[in-house]
Amino acid sequence: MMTFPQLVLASHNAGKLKELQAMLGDSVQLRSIGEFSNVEPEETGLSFVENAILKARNAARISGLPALADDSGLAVDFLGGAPGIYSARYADGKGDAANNAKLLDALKEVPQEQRGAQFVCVLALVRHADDPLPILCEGLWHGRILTAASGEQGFGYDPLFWVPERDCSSAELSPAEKNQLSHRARAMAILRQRLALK
Ligand SMILES: O=c1nc[nH]c2c1ncn2[C@H]1C[C@H](O)[C@@H](COP(=O)(O)OP(=O)(O)OP(=O)(O)O)O1
Ligand SMILES: [Mg+2]
Repeated sequence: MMTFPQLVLASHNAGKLKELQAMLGDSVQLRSIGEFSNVEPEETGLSFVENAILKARNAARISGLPALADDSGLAVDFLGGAPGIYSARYADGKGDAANNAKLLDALKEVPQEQRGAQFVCVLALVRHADDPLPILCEGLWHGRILTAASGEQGFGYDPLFWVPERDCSSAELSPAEKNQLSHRARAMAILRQRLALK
């Protein structure tokens, strides 16, 4: 069994830190990479996997700690899987509100049945910066893109993501509920098994 009393989370996204720490519980203390550096690495990969590994290695190098990275995004069927790995940069770095507005606009007049989408999450854990065998876990969450934002919880595209299991947006779920259903929760469930965390 592998134990990591401390892991650095290779993310500058406070929403991810909160969710991942809640899922991990007390057994692992997640420290934000923000404690060590404010410089965000350029996400030059062409896949969630490549970007997750790149972020994990960078954080391990900077912190000297084992590192966990989360690369995630929203793949919209009608847009051929866009914004995908470019989800955070969809509206050219103008932030969540601009990303959501751009997505609503791109799907204007698109009927319900063509508004399918998946949240994708890849978690990568490296024991050290040059780890030749990163642990990789992925999770998907299927839903639909709403025609207007709804809800205040969560972050990112949550107000636009309709959750079939609950018939509401993911921003209307309680944090505990989102953490049981989400793409991130599914990836984390696999990681916990791989680490033999109970
Ligand atoms: O549960 C989620 N609920 C709503 N939106 C979400 C979720 N999970 C990912 N997303 C969106 C946010 C961002 O637009 C992109 C992730 O981009 P991504 O590069 O992985 O993260 P980020 O730049 O926010 O932080 P960092 O790279 O420092 O981890 O997908
Ligand atoms: Mg990012």
